[in-house]
Amino acid sequence: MKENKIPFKLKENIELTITGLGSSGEGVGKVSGFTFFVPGALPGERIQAQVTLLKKSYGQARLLKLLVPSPDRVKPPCPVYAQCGGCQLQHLSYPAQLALKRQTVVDAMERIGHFTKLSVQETLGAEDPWHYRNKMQVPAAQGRNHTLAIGCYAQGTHRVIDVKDCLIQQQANNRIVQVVRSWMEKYRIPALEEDARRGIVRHIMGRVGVQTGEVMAVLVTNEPQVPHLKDLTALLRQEIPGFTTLVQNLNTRHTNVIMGPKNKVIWGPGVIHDRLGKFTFTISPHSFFQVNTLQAEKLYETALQYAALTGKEKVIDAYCGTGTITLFLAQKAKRALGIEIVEPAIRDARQNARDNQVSNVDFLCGDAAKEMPELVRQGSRPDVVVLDPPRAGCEQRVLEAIAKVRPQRVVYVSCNPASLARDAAILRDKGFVVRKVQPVDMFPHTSHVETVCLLTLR
Ligand SMILES: C[S@@+](CC[C@H](N)C(=O)[O-])C[C@H]1O[C@@H](n2cnc3c(N)ncnc32)[C@H](O)[C@@H]1O
Repeated sequence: MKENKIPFKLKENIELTITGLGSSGEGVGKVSGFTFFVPGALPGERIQAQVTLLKKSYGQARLLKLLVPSPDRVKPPCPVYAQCGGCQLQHLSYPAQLALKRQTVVDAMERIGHFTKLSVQETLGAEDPWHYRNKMQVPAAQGRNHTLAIGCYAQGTHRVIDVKDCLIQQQANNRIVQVVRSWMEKYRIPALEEDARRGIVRHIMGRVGVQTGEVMAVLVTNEPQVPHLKDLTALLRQEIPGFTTLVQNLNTRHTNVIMGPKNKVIWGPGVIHDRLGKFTFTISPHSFFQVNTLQAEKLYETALQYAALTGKEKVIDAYCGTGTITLFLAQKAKRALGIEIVEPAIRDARQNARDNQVSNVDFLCGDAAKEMPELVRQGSRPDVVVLDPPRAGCEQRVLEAIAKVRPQRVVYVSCNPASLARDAAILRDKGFVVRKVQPVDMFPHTSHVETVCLLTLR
């Protein structure tokens, strides 16, 4: 048998040039044809690294020394950047992040979809790439020496480290953590001791209506009885402009799922509102809502523009979530149908349509892979299909159904360039042409990129 020998040893020092970034923002480069992933290294850099992991076809290495640093390298402003792992690109300047995200899309379309000479637009970036997240969920833990830590898990562990000011959270969310922390210290309210399953506060959650200024705090607790909640309400109201509501969520299970099923409203209406375009959405502790309100508007506006609706079209919005894109489409379509597999999301979608007095929409709860072929079988002939699937992309049956009905336009909204490239290539083989590709930066300082792609019939 031929031996497949890896020409490196663990702990060996290597020297390499980084040529790209991996899906988690780590630098990628080759030594003698063998691929290494190096966290913290940037494209264009010449580095020294130590081998930490060896697999058959790739390895991992720890950055030891920058021999030639990238001109786009910056000092990450967050003091816990290296431990937290929530951001992956803070060490790259924002303009370079945008260029890199565009290149990620270009590379995937070329490598996986075999698209050449595609014109991919510049990434639509955020005006302010900091303090954008409208939703926060942070763990609280009581350490062995009874010190309180609230912030994030140290990468790859269940140890909570303190984060005083998260640079990508809305400031109101950071203020919630500060207020809850001082309340816990003042009244000696214990956080969870994970091993002993003792304590009260497990997680602190914050949600902000970016366009309305409304703020919600949710205390996820391990016990139903929590003392001094009146004082906490008073403190939150005093310290946080726009503070709207405090909710307690009970989660007594030994699980990684953050919230339990039950909410108890401590003060206020138990919900907040935010706006996308001209629509207002009600957000409860459990509701799904895009975490970057301002960039979500850009994403949806791009999808709407690509749909090029005139008022006569029938539109299907597959994978519609709580129906936000469906409502955007309904503004300019004759009728829009949203399809979504999660029942509570469909309930929210129907409520969102009622609240916004949109009557030309319908919602169907089901698996797009079953519902799309069934709709085709029943004679449905949409003029435009919008797809916004999870990271894995569309099931083959969805793409086949689209090929059968031959809509004039397919607008594909994707959070994963690799599955977009694969699915766009399948649609190309079924007679569609990729016309436009627009990356949108929904999550600055992370390695994620969202893309809107327009395909039309050949
Ligand atoms: C990327 S999200 C898009 C949500 C929505 N378009 C938005 O912008 O808020 C993908 C959605 O697809 C839903 N989903 C996942 N698999 C599905 C399936 N097989 N059929 C229908 N919906 C599905 C998920 O529950 C989720 O709401």
